[in-house]
Amino acid sequence: MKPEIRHEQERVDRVIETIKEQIGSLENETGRRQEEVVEIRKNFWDEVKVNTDTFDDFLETVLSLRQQAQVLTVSQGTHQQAVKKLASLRRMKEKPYFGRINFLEDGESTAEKVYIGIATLTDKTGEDFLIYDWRAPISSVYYDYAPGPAEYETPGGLIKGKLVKKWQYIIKDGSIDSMFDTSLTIGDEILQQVLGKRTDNYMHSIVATIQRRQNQIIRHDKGRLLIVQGAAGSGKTSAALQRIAYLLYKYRSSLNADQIILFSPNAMFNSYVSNVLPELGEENMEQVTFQEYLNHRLSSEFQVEGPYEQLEYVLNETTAPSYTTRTAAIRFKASTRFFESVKSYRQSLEFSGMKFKGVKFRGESIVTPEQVKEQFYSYDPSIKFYNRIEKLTEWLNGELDKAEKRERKKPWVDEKIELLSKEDYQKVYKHLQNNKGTKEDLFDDYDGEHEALSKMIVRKRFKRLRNKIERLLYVDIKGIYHQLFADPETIDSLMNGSPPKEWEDICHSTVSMLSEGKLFYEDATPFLLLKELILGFQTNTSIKHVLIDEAQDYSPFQFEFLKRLFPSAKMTVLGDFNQAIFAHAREHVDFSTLTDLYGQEETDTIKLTQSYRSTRPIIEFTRGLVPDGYRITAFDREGEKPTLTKVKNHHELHGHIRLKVDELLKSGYHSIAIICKSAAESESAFTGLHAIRDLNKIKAGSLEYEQGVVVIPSYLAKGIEFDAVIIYDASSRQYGDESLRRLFYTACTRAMHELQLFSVGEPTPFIEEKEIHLREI
Ligand SMILES: Nc1ncnc2c1ncn2[C@@H]1O[C@H](COP(=O)(O)OP(=O)(O)OP(=O)(O)O)[C@@H](O)[C@H]1O
Repeated sequence: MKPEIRHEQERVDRVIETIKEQIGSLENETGRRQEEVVEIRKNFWDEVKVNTDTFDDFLETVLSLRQQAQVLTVSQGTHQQAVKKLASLRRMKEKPYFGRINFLEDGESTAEKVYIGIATLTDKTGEDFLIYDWRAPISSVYYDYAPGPAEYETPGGLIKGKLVKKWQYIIKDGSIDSMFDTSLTIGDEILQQVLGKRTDNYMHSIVATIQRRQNQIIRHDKGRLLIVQGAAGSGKTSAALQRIAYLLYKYRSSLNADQIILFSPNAMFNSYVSNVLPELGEENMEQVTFQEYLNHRLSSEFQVEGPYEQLEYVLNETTAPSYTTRTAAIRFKASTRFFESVKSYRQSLEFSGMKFKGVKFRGESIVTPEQVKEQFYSYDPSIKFYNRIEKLTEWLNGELDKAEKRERKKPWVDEKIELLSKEDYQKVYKHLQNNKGTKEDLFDDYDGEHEALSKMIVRKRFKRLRNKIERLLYVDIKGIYHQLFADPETIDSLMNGSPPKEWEDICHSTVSMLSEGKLFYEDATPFLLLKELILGFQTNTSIKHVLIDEAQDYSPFQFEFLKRLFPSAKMTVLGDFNQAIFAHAREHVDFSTLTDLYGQEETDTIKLTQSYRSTRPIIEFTRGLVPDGYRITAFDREGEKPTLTKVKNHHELHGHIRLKVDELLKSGYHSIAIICKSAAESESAFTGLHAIRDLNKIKAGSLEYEQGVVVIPSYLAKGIEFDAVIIYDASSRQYGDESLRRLFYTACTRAMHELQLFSVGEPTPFIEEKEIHLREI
């Protein structure tokens, strides 16, 4: 062993010793704390005197309860802290750090050696830093600079100096496997090693090898909106997750994981990324899909189509008579122009066009829809829209009061009173007693008793109506949305220019879906936005950061919506328009319209053009598939050129794919994806390839990211990666239409080490033959 390595190994040994000591004492502490918490829980009620005889006793009980709860919270908090620290230390025991810089601060005579790992470690005294957390201010020098002048930001101001040396370490089971002086080595050795590895089930943290641009995303901390536009495999998702870890560290006293939300493409993706934050010693953030949110808000009113159902239609029903209308509708309903039209429509409702439901009781009308409407438009138009709705609700409640009084005198109430059982009677009596706060006899004469009972009975029956009115269900939102399409000419006054030429047919199909109680996916967000523009927005102010991955799939409606839903949050939007696979997003090339969301001042954009996922030959091939692909640079990792195998029929295709899978498994690849265009193609591929052992089929509802050999529709593979990818049928029959270019690109860019394409007959025209190895069977 070289003396230099020996010297470093001795340091690693010492640090591991310290870690072990700290683990030992923390284990004791957590054990003690655990017992303490259990003890407090067990004796919780012994410490609380429950007495509610008098008001003072009651107050005392509440106070002692609160005090006891506080003791428990503090104890639990300390315990959780210790458990978290312990978990980090255990993780660091085998691999305490991954980097070191020697930083000479201006004005100092010796350089400080700063070792960097996943968490801070100090010696016993707490004064000597043995390891710095990768998120500490000084650690940014490691990611941002090569040896030479360097600086970093601290809460106290900018620190300038010189990065004298920078080292990378690979430590395994406590031994230094290799170490590199980055001023001497060319290229990034460790990144080479990391990227060359085979995948396992989950995505991993990249803290040891974060690149400068990615570091800018991770530590970005100004403005309301950060837009990240990055090529496939450039580390957008990775940067997003390390950014969350960074925010949780920087704002640890004021920010919790449950105040951060990540919008992701599907549930399987959630499982794929679920390990990154725990690996870094942090809790996972909240994760949702936009569809889950839509379902949560709309499923009680409609049967809402999902995004993948919509996509399946677009991919498979190309010969359906309604195809052109539907695809035009999908594009238009997600456009900024339609968004503006919906906003104008809402404004026009200030003066006319609102629709309401009438209120009926026992089949008789209390107010008719026309009366409600007349009342609404009788308010001064200068009163704000929401306030008019509030006034209307008050008015309706007043009408209900009057109706209640009338009902009390009706024969059905007498009948109810006569049929009251003894128990019901007692219940009513008790209730009245509680309300009056008296113990004296309430029913001392017949009239009094009858009046009280009828009041109670009618009120109870009106409760449901009042509840509906409070929830503004009397505003006929479905009717208002329907009205926008009922007459195809309505839109003309609401927008600049004219609607798509298919507009009349779009109107017909929208109306017929609505009448069946169904909502196309493309209608779901416009409907919800209109609803909120009329009734007021539901907001969630506790969320402080919203991150949107695969953001190219979101429409301007969805962004506007998320902005309003999370008014206190900063937003990070990450996407790649070359992977815009939904029909509505195919025309966009960048996020420029997003700047309007919070304004130029509050918006920053970072672009990532270096791709890390795939080998150089794969990237050279995939970047040729998209128009601006020349901007994408490959990371220097060698591998085989992608292969295109042309076969004559499906029988041959299945035979060749089976052989290829065997070969790939023998080469040691763990995850192999046979990517199909759609779920429909996946079904038939799965049947045709049943001879492959343990073959898994991934469907839209799949929750787990499966290892092994999988058959998967292209759109579900988005965001995920595999050791080897087989494109099931890259023929011109499957990928002949220009609109499928981005889908094809997305599928091919999932490959890390090997990409194999098969084609039944002529291959897709997207392929440029010079970048691929061609085999004709
Ligand atoms: N700095 C890095 N160090 C190590 N690995 C990295 C780095 N950046 C990216 N990677 C790896 O590259 C792969 C692609 O990263 P990621 O999935 O974050 O990219 P992406 O931009 O979200 O891709 P896509 O848009 O195609 O889904 C992952 O395996 C990730 O671990």
